Amino acid sequence: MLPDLVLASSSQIRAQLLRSAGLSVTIAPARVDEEAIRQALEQEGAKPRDVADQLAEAKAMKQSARHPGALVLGADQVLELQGEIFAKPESPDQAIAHLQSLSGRTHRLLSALVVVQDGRPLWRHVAEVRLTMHPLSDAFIAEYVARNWDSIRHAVGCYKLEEEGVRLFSAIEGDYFAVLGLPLIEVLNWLRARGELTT
Ligand SMILES: Nc1nc2c(ncn2[C@H]2C[C@H](O)[C@@H](COP(=O)(O)OP(=O)(O)OP(=O)(O)O)O2)c(=O)[nH]1
Repeated sequence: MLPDLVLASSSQIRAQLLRSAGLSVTIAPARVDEEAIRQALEQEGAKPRDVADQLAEAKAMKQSARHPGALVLGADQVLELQGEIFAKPESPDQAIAHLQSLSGRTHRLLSALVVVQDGRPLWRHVAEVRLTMHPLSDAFIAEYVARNWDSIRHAVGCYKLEEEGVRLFSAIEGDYFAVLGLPLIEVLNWLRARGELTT
């Protein structure tokens, strides 16, 4: 019997990855004030990976209270460039500015997962991926954003690796699934180790 997972996320790709792996997933987005949590953590000097981990835990905790007994998966992805954390773009112009900053440089994506059951964190993982972007012309960036805005607006890095975004990169060091937003192999390994999954 596959476990009933509660995914405390509004991310379509996270639900898709888990369901494509054959898991039954209940979607329960956790509305936490990410900006307030992020700012408080950054003021305490938290590293980007701790910000991602704490946000993932906050989302899982919130939905765990509403789903007694369930395994609740919280996730968060943080983009870091030279110490600066980028949030998701709120407009095409902001996406253009983000990509101009990322162009020709290596940034990190930190994808955090936390599993909580009855208010108790059971497992956590933060995957780190280093992505090196080609130098992009302003003209290309403008055309790319115009073509892809409806899709990339939901992606923290203003790209989707499984779509045209893959063209932006000269090198990616780390796990493909972690770029999409969910370190899938690691969470499947954990579920298997718990006897929740058989192979
Ligand atoms: N399909 C796709 N999505 C991506 C890619 N890179 C990043 N993302 C998405 C995954 C997440 O949905 C989003 C990262 O933002 P967050 O971690 O804040 O999650 P989101 O706000 O989507 O949902 P949540 O806060 O969990 O309710 O960016 C990619 O290459 N492909």
